[in-house]
Amino acid sequence: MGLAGDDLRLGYHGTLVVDGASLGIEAASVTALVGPNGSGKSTLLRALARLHHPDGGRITFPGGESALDLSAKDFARKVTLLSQSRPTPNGVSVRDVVGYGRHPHRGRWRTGDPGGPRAIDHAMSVTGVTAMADRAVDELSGGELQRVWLATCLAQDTGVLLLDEPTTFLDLRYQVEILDLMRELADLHGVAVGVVLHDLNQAAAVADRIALLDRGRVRATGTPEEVLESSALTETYGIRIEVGTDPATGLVSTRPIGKHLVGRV
Ligand SMILES: Nc1ncnc2c1ncn2[C@@H]1O[C@H](COP(=O)(O)OP(=O)(O)OP(=O)(O)O)[C@@H](O)[C@H]1O
Repeated sequence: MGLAGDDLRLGYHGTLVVDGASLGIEAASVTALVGPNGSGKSTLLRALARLHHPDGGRITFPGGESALDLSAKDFARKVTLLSQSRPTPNGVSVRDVVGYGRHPHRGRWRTGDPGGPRAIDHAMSVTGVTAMADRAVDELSGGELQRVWLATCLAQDTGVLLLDEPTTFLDLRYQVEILDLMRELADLHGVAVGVVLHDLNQAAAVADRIALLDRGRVRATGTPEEVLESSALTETYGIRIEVGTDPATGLVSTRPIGKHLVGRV
């Protein structure tokens, strides 16, 4: 399983904000989308999740089947998106919200999903929300809620998992655990993970491939070493960004140089 957008043109009210973007989210692999605010990352991810209708281009599964031709339920069995904001339901328990993820697997009368309870328990366990299963979601902190929504996506058990800034609101432990989880899903379960990240060092650490967006276009795609290059990043973000190698991990590492650092580095 995987998903590819080809030559996508995406806009709002007749104004294009993504123009001719192509991006592949491959099976058993983590693809990170990075780029400045407003460069079109969320719009592109939402289009891949069929939440934003393209003005042009194609979205296909491997083999060429168009994602836009599937029924909503069939699509939801294959692709899920953890979006940046979702309305928080009032008075609904964590377990029930995670259960929403099973909707494409259920029959018309919420029946016929023998794997449901196990998938829900597993999703709650790996996101660390089991202890709050009976609490109402509107009582949770931002980070706890983020993990509940992630569990909902995991319970959906799709081959393509799209995540829009999943580490926002999370403390250091859960940021790292979500990165670990992405790698585990790709490496052990063959999931195609597409993730928007602002932290370039997190992207370098977790991703097999990175796509750098710049004003609605994919400026570069490739391995972290290929894409995280000082002059391209400096031009794209409009601030000096130095690139080196982390001596401890051997991973590519980036450092934006603000005025407060001039003279110190
Ligand atoms: N609902 C909307 N109506 C009109 N324009 C929008 C809407 N949502 C986004 N845009 C515009 O589309 C462009 C791309 O926005 P998008 O949210 O995809 O960028 P992004 O790269 O995800 O940004 P960020 O890093 O700030 O989340 C921006 O110029 C934004 O102002």
